[in-house]
Amino acid sequence: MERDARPRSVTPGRQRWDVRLVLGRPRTAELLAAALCRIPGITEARANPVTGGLLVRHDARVAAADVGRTVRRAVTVIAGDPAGVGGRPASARAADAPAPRPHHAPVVRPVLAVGTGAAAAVALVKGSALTRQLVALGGVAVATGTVLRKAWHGTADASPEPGGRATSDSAPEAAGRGAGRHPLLEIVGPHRRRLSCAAALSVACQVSEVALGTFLGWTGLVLIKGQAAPLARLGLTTASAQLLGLAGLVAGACAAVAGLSYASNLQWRRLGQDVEHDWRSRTYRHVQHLELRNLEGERTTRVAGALTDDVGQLGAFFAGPANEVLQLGTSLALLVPAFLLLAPQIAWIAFLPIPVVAWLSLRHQDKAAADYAVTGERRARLGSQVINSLEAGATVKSFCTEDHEAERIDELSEAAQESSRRTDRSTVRHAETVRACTTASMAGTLLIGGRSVLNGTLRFEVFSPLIGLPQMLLMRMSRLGGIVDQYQRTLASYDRVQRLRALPVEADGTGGTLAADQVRGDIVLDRVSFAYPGRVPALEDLSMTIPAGQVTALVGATGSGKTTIARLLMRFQDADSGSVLLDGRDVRELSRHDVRHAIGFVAQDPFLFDGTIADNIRYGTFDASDEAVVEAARTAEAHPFVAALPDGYETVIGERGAALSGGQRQRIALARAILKNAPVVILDEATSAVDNETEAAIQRTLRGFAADRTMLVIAHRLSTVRHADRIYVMDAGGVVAEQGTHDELLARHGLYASLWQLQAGEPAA
Ligand SMILES: Nc1ncnc2c1ncn2[C@@H]1O[C@H](COP(=O)(O)OP(=O)(O)OP(=O)(O)O)[C@@H](O)[C@H]1O
Repeated sequence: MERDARPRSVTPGRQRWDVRLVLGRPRTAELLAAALCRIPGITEARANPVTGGLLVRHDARVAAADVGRTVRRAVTVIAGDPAGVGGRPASARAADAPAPRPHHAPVVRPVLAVGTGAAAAVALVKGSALTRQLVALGGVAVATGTVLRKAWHGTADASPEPGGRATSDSAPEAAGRGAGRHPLLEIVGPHRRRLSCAAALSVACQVSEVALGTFLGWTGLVLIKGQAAPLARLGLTTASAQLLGLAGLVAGACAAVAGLSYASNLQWRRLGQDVEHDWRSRTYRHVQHLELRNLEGERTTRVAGALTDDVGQLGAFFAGPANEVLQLGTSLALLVPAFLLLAPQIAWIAFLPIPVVAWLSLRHQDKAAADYAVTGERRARLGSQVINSLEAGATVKSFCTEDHEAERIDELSEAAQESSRRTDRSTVRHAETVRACTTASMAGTLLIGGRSVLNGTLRFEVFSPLIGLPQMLLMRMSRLGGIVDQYQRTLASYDRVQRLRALPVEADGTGGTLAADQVRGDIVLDRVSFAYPGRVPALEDLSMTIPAGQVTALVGATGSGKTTIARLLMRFQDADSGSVLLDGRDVRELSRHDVRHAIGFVAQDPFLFDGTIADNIRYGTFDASDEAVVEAARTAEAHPFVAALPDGYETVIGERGAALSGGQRQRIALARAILKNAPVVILDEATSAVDNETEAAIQRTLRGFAADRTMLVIAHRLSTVRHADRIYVMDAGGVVAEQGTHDELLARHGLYASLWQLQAGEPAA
């Protein structure tokens, strides 16, 4: 199996593999990724069916070598038994150690098959005509069963295990659901009433369609034979009376089909929307309470994907394919008994195309899925290149590379076009093959049924209305592959959403509450150590005090842990050892919300929302008056530039405040923190992008604001912090190199003094 999975690169916490098994097989790729994601310690697994690449991220709980072994084992299990016939989905078994081999009954099945085959052969040779036809029908049924069973096993692979890891982690709400229930019922959740209503309407619609087909068959009968017996029994004895009656029946059936189809489609679509909305709001609520590490960096894209694409898929299944499954099931439930009861001699030929069409449809879907994956990948590459090129407009123009960019887009567009053409060819071919099969079956039914009518074994009155009905079934059967595909996608999406909902939410403290207006603002870090997952420690045995009512500054080397200290204070992260105390109380024991209410924080890269300037300053202090907003803006030196804008505070600033300069954005963020009026304020490079003059003005106004609160100022520009009561100079590895006031530090002629000399151009005194 070594040749099927080869490591490409292994770095701490991340491995890339080449897995031939997934090349051109999107389902296998999903299966492998799902299997690996179930393993504790593996935080992400993505397999690409186009490149055959596998990306695995893991945390410190698993060693790199163990991840390697797990990847190989998962590939072996999935390669050995992709259908998961061992009872449990292969994805689940691949996650076990060691994966058990599926247990078959090795002798019973072949013996049964040979026995049944022999009996069928005897019946075909020696039996009556009817026996032969029934045996043929049995063959059709077995073939249909085999194809459907294969489709079912395919779907079982994608099915998340009830009560599996996806639902058993720490999120109590998620863990409580799903014990033993089918995922589709889980997805429908509280909307079962609408599901029942939609299902009832679909069944009624199918019954009406079959009735309509029957009435049309009777019409033919009246025209050919002069009368249809069932109508005669209803008292319509003459041909013209029967035609009139049939006109009424056909019109009624048409109206019923149209009305019921409209109502059922509407109900299914509403169900889809309800499901989507419900899952999105519940999941988003959960996501908002996740630990910050799960919402940062690359993870944001995946979380957003789950909240849009995956949740959309859950709804889309009910808006479309669920209805199709029900229609298919109802057609089968009506037509098979009808043929068996009324015309068993032609049932086998009428239904012969069913396994063929089902098999063709599944095969087409398998092939199309690989093609769609390639097309999707190429289109995504094209899309991202278009955005990149447009965003890089100034760079492109400055290097005069417009033609180079256009050529790149041309190449990618051609590649996308080429794979789309392949997909289109196979889709059209499939549609035509299905059409040929249904036409052939119609011809076969006419010939064999007609012969039975001629030799008197089947009455024309019975045969005529049945002729057209199987076509309806076959057309639905041709969608089987698409339905199975949608079902698999839905289960995979459900699995991903459940995994997201099982991520731990932020644990709250146990030591009681903290009222923001009673906080003095005394902060102590006592022998604090902290490392981001898979990284060397950012802080090591760090102790410092940030006294209440004073301005404390953190300066020093980039990556020395300054922002990390702020994050520990905000409880975005908790210390691995040691403690962070606020007014003598360990912040881990306090409610996160209480701690955050007590701290005004301006991050290094503050986020502004798409909206007006006033909305952004008011964010978090929603009931602040207009006067308070303006006052905060004045303190942050934002008022002069805001007042100069044509729409003033009502100016819309676009996504992430794109319509403002960096320095303007920082001043809006500063005003927002000032308006919060918290007893502790942390400014992390809050004025790094403003000019020296404006910064000096901000410092003057901030002095009054800082008078009765604790300020922690993080800055690279030493002029920002020279008036601080105490300055900590941080060095690589999260340790304090020096501390003191500006003058004390200059007098030491150490790290700070040399930094000052570099920045100010003045030698230390
Ligand atoms: N989210 C994160 N995940 C992993 N490592 C991180 C993360 N954030 C910071 N680090 C690492 O932790 C160390 C300390 O980072 P931190 O942001 O606290 O430094 P800093 O002193 O604020 O740097 P700068 O002055 O450049 O802002 C760095 O080595 C950084 O790479």
